[in-house]
Amino acid sequence: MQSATVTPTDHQLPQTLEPRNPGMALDLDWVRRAQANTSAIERRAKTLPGRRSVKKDYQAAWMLKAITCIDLTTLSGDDTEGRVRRLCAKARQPVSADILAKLGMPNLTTGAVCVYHDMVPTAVHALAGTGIPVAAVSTGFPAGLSPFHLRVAEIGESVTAGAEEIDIVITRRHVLQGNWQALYDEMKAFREACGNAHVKAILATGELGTLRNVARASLVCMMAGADFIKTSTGKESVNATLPVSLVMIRAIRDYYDRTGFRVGYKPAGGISKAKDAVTYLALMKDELGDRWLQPDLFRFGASSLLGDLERQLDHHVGGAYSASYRHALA
Ligand SMILES: O=C[C@H](O)COP(=O)(O)O
Repeated sequence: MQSATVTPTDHQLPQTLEPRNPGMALDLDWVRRAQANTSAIERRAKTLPGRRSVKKDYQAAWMLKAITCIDLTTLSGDDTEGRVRRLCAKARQPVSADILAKLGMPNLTTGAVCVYHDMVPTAVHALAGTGIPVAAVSTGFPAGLSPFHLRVAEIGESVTAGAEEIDIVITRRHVLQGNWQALYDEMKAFREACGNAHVKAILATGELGTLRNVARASLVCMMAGADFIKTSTGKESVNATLPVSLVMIRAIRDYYDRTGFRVGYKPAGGISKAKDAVTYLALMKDELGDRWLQPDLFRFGASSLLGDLERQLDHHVGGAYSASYRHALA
């Protein structure tokens, strides 16, 4: 595999490189035409892990690239201000100065820090002046079943508290019942409530039943103005998978071909190994091209991936694996 195009300037956060997806009218014909050939998708997904061998010289570049694309996440009922501050310190300096010096690299940061609404002020304060955005999970995360007006209000409160990115959860029922108009209206209202904050639509794909539903829900959310589509909350029993990713990435490609607007992709939940991160990056590069390897169009939603990436980088520069506890996050 070739090197990902990693240069020090890539580590800046190009949050505004791309014109925002304005959305479009709901095109039900297009939605109903969207299919997913499950056996072909699963066959292709099986060829991905392991097939790609990244040359040793490029391994560090791919891992650093992955780090710049992480939404460093803590979404636990027992989150505290202290834990969020430690997470933010890690987002500011995700890799030790020693490892970076050995790689001849300047400091880099993660793509964002992702927290519950309640922790937004703490994260905003801890990241002040860094340019690292705070992402808030709003809209009654993770089930998204609180009263609609409260979900919309929660978005407004997160934005007022300083969140620049909002991860909303869709109503799975709309998808399972094929009520595309309801999904479109909901997503459009969420997008409007976000104002200038970017909105990531969490589909909770593990609860959508079929890959065809995933393809259709992806399209509807993009038509309603989603800036990103995201697989999972991390709380479903099945979270990010390669088959689901293929379907969503291809929906993003179709949407781009038709409208000219690039929508971002965020696989989330259960991605904790460096080698899996590289597989996802390779998939983006293969299916969408290098432009989608930048943090304004690609993120990992992950709470523990950074630890393994740092450990692998440590091994890359030092030749030996360090204990996992040395790279614990919070
Ligand atoms: O959106 C991010 C996910 O909740 C993180 O899931 P994870 O804890 O399995 O990495």
